[in-house]
This record gives sequence, C-alpha cells and structure tokens, in this order.
Amino acid sequence: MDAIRIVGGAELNGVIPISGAKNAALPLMIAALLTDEELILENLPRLRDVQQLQQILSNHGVSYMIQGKRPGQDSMAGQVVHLQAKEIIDTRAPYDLVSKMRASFWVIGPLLARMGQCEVSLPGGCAIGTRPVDFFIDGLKAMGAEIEIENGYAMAKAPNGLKGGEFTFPRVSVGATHVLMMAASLAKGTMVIKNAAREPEVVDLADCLIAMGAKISGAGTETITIEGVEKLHGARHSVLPDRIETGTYAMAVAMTGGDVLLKGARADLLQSALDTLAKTGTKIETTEEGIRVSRNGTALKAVDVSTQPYPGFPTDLQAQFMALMTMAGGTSTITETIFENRFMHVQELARLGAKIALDGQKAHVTGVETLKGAQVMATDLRASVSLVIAGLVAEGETKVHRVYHLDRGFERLEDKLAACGATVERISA
Ligand SMILES: CC(=O)N[C@H]1[C@@H](OP(=O)(O)OP(=O)(O)OC[C@H]2O[C@@H](n3ccc(=O)[nH]c3=O)[C@H](O)[C@@H]2O)O[C@H](CO)[C@@H](O)[C@@H]1O
Ligand SMILES: C=C(OP(=O)(O)O)C(=O)O
Repeated sequence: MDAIRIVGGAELNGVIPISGAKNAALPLMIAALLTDEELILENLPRLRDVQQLQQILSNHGVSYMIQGKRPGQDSMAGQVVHLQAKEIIDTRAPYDLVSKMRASFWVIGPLLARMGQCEVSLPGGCAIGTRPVDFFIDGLKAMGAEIEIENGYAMAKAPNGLKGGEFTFPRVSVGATHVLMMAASLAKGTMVIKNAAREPEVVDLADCLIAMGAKISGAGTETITIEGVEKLHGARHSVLPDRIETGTYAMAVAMTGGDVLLKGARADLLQSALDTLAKTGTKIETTEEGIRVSRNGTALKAVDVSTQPYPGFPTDLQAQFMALMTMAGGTSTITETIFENRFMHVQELARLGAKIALDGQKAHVTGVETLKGAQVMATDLRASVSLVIAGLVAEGETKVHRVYHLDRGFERLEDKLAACGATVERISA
C-alpha cells in the first residue's frame, strides 16, 4: 500500500490552490437524488470520498458524467460533473458501499422524500467516536416517517409522504441538518429545524436546493425553515472552497515557516481558526486572491483551543493544530468537545517525539525543540494529515502509512506541498 515519505526541514513558499470542499461536495451530490432533472456541480474535488459516493449514487440510478477539461484549464481546477437521477432504480443502500463512508447514510433523506421508502445500511466513516444516527431517525420521524433498525439497516417508510412540523436537535449535527433540509424540501407543509448546524456547508447545500426550487430560509442560523414543494428541478452550482483544507495548509506553513498564498481560500469560512493561528505568531492576510499565510523567524506561541460547532474552532482542524503546538513555546491545552474519541493522532505524534499528556477530552501539549522522523500511521483523515504537518519539520525521514485516509479528503496533497518546496512524495511501501 502507498505511503507518503517526507524529509523534514524545508520552508513552504509559493502558492497552494484550494479545492472544493469535501464536506459540501458530498451532500450536494446526494441532493441530485431529489430531482429527475440534471444537477451540474462545478469545482467538485477529486477525492476518494467523491468517487465512493458516485458508486453509491449510481447504485440508486444516478447517471454521472464528468465534463471534459477545457484547453488551457489549470490542472488543479475542480471538476464539473453532471448528475441525473431520472429514475430511482434501487432504494436500498447496501452495507458494502455505505460502511466505507459516513456521509453515504445521508441518502436516507432524499430517498424517503422522493420514493416514500428506503433501506439504508448504518454508516461507517472515520473512527473518531460512536457516531450514532438517532437525530436523523428522530428528525425524520417528526416528519411522519416510520423507521426501524433491522439487521444493521434503517428501514424507513413514509406511506403518506413526509410532512412539515418542528424538530429541535438535542445537539448540533451537520449531517442530520443536511438530511432534514433535503427531506423537508419535498415534504407537505412547513418544517422548522431548531438548533440547526450553521456550518458553511449547510449554507452551500441550502443555496443549491434553493437553485433547484426549494423554499428555504435561515440556513446559517440556528433556525431553518423549509416550505415543502411538490417537485425540484435541475440547477448548476459551484462547490464552496474547502475551509478544512485551507486551515490545514495554513497550519503547515505556520509549522515550517515561509510564505504561501492559499489561492481561492475564503477567510470568512474559518475566521475562528485563523484568529487562533494569528495568536501563535503566524501572519494571516486576506488578499483578493485568497489568504496569505507567513511566519518568518517569529517563534511559535502556545495557544489553548476548544473545538466547537461553527463558527467555533472546527474539530476537523484539531489534529492539525495539535501537530503545530508540538513545536510551540510552552504548553497548550486542546479540548475536543465534538467527538469522544478524536485523539488517535496523539500516540503517533509521540513517535515523532511530541510531548502530549491526555486527560479525558483534553490534551496538554508541551512544545519540544525538535521532532524526529519515524514511521507512523493514523486511523482517520485529519489525524493522518496532522502527521504530515509534523513530518514537514521532523529531522530526517517520516513515512505516513495508510495513505487512503488522506486521499479521502485531500486532493493531490503531495503535489501541492512539493510545489512549495517540501520534500514529499508518494511511495509504494
Ligand atoms: C462529511 C461531513 O460533513 N463530515 C463532517 C460532519 O460529520 P457529521 O455530520 O457526521 O457530524 P455531526 O455534526 O453529526 O456530529 C456532531 C456530534 O453529534 C453526534 N450525533 C450526530 C448525529 C446523531 O444522530 N447523533 C449524535 O449523537 C455525533 O456523534 C457527534 O458527537 O460534521 C463533523 C462535525 O463538524 C465533522 O467532523 C465531519 O467532518
Ligand atoms: C470526519 C470526517 O469525515 P467523515 O464525517 O466523512 O467521517 C472529516 O472530514 O474530517
């Protein structure tokens, strides 16, 4: 299996293009199930999760056509993909496909709304906690669905169609907000979702659904109101830039030092993370082209952080920030509040010489003078990239194994870093 080999020590200087967001692309692709007309998505990233979802959707009958590259188009430009669910040929989302990726469970919303019934395997995804689906089930039940869990499948039906109503999430859930919003778009009457996720990806999905004819207001706030319509139509929508990829490369530059333009990045999508990074002594500037990140000679300061739903510091940047703090002056306390088991990178960072003490949901990271290269592997996507960030400054060679995690969510990671001066390559280990 492939690994990423890094020889630490080089500064990053240059330009890194930011891809379309994985966590927006996935629900947007799933929204294609809501209409028999064509949904055209621009700026879709080239990722394993996107490919995996393509397979799941084609199993339901969605045709998928990647528009050819235009002459002179930048090789890093996102794909333009045409999706069309003219007819839903299968309402079963089988274990083999769904178990590989959490977001594939989200087909439950559109399938139920359009077809009145479906059977969806309980999901898999990153090993970062138990990740139950109770909010999805309770939310859909509040819309009149009947759902039983049988043999590892959610068996869902809505014999009289889905209807509006009100549902308050016990805690913020991005996925369940996506699903209720999609389901309610085709329900009878008005659905009010309270304590909804405010993540930019929720707003992106709402924008696309509105372009498809949905009547949605309040996306990006705690209360979303959806007035159901009989039918949705085709639309063209561009996936927003990936705020987690942006934050990851910003932290990589903070770690190595240097000066990099994150082209196409939008600061408003990750202000809390950028503010935290600025406190470490990293310079952040917003330009017309994106975000410029630099650190030239200033020492890294230890900063405490606690993950929170948007607009707070994202859990998907926690591992990367921890990698950065391993080289800061002093001790930083990092608190994970979203997932109960998202510290799997700690023991791997320790292999590189990091000093981290775990105390329940808190990690106390005491900066060291140097990290030293080693063989490491991680069990999830963001944990894997945190090891790459540490490897960029570790003395000697670091090999990050299980690259498939990285390929789920980072498009051409090694090319983007190598173009800015890092010694990094993909090897067959
Ligand atoms: C593909 C995608 O967009 N994934 C993101 C999405 O995951 P995902 O949508 O799975 O995460 P949620 O926002 O649903 O999870 C938040 C918390 O709610 C809990 N919960 C959720 C649903 C439920 O039915 N019951 C329940 O208890 C979860 O276990 C977790 O502790 O948001 C997370 C939180 O920002 C990110 O880390 C993931 O990268
Ligand atoms: C946890 C993540 O993905 P997923 O929800 O698909 O497991 C992530 O993108 O960091």
